[in-house]
Amino acid sequence: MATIQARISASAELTDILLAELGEIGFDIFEDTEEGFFAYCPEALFQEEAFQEIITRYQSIGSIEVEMGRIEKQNWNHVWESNYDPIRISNLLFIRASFHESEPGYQMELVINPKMSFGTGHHETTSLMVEALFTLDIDGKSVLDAGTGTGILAFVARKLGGNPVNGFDVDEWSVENSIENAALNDLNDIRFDLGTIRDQSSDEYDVLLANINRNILLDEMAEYALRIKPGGHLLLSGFYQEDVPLLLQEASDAGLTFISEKEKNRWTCLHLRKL
Ligand SMILES: C[S@@+](CC[C@H](N)C(=O)[O-])C[C@H]1O[C@@H](n2cnc3c(N)ncnc32)[C@H](O)[C@@H]1O
Repeated sequence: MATIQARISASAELTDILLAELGEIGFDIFEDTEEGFFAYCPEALFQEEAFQEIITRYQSIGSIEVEMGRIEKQNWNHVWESNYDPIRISNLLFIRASFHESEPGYQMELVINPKMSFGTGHHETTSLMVEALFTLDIDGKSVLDAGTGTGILAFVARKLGGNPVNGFDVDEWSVENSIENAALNDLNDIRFDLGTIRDQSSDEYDVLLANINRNILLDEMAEYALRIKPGGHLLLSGFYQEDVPLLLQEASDAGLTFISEKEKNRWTCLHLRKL
């Protein structure tokens, strides 16, 4: 599988809007350069129609130049290595690649070589999920990470004492990359599977994590609820604050109760429980 690369030139204002819109349809933004910004998305997840619709919508407001490309897997490692700085999520978590030095002063450190997958903590939704996870007492609790990306949330959960911890993703590279990252962090007892929530067993978990996107969360909410133990927790992200009422309605229909909400740059994280 290859990666779709979009190079986009637009005004600063339109760029901000496009970054957010493309993030919603699965693009992971890596580079902001003088020639415009580069956004990347695994080919298997590329929603061409949605992409074109976003570009056409904003071309009516201002000039947007788009150039599409495709990167083969073997070239990808060079792209991410040149664009990845360590990430700090408050004093909780320091995330680095294997070629960066450690840094003291954090409650936790992870080594993540993202390669093709989303989830280094750069994105607001990942850091919101990490912060929310730190507020839960998950020692000895079972955790399922839906849409695991690099495996980052599964690793945080395991390091906070979650056990067992399982993760899954529809992207085969993500599963491969999560297994590699687990080994880098000596967390080999986490199981990573390919597929969606519908492919998972009917086992119930104490904590379910899902940082995906609005449409998938709406579609899969009832399936998540089925796999959460009574009293268990659901942390959701990957959507904007204006999507919250719709998600809360779906969650309530699935028997889930709202606990709290946190927002960063419009991106939102919801904490729900099955009470
Ligand atoms: C926004 S990323 C989140 C990655 C990581 N969990 C994080 O918090 O940084 C969403 C991930 O969900 C995966 N994904 C998309 N649709 C999915 C689905 N229906 N079921 C499972 N994974 C899915 C994508 O491949 C991607 O790796």
